[in-house]
Amino acid sequence: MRIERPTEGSAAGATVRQDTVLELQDVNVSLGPAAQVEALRNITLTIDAGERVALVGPNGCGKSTLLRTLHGLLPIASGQRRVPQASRIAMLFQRPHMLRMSVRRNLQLGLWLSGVPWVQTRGRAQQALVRVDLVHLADRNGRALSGGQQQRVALARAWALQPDVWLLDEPTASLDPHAKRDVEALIADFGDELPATGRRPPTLVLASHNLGQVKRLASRVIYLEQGRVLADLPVHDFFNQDLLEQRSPQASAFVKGETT
Ligand SMILES: Nc1ncnc2c1ncn2[C@@H]1O[C@H](COP(=O)(O)OP(=O)(O)OP(=O)(O)O)[C@@H](O)[C@H]1O
Repeated sequence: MRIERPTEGSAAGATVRQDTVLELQDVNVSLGPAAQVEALRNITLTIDAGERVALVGPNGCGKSTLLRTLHGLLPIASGQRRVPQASRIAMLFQRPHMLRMSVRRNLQLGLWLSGVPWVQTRGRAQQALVRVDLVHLADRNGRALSGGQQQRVALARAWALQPDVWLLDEPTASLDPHAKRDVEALIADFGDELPATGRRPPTLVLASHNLGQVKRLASRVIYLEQGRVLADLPVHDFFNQDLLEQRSPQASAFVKGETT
């Protein structure tokens, strides 16, 4: 639910959303050694607690850059990024990074690096392994697991920190259909699960090339092209061809191209 309240001292009618978790205001990001690639152009968006936002668009449109910008990992050339409330943000990549050590140690180290005292890490790692059903692989080398298993470990590593915001960069793109289903089911579950420490439902922001997955996981779809947002719609509107055609012919052409 979106709660709006007047901003103190603001112009009449101006509002801030009480449950906003991430906000970009007119953000530009340039990449490359001489900052010659304008990867994001004039992006303004607000993401509220509990939203499930999919980022879609052709290769190179800026999905990964937008996720990394939302996380605060990239310098912003101009504009503003705001995280109005203290939020724990977790990010998952297409290919998870596993250290050459046991799965359990991978999880313990992730927790410790995030500030959890070492003595607590073993118990928390065990809980996370139970949650993703990987207890039987706890002592295996993380690098020796299949891609799907590694992604489940990466999900467990993030889940152990109970994030408020999940940023997911094509988390199933390199997986076989079976592993894809498992990982997608976990993401859906985590999206429904209230963090143990939190009062707000978790927020998902997912970059995906898989429109079926977008329909299954997202409540809102943002379409990007050449670093610009060309459509930002509730998922039902985005997949309504007539409406999308009116709102954004480019997004409509993209969806038609992907589904034919
Ligand atoms: N390190 C970099 N240096 C220079 N340009 C970059 C760098 N990383 C990305 N880019 C460029 O920035 C633009 C946006 O890239 P980005 O990876 O965000 O797109 P994407 O939508 O995630 O692509 P894909 O769907 O292929 O994963 C592209 O033109 C890309 O070539």
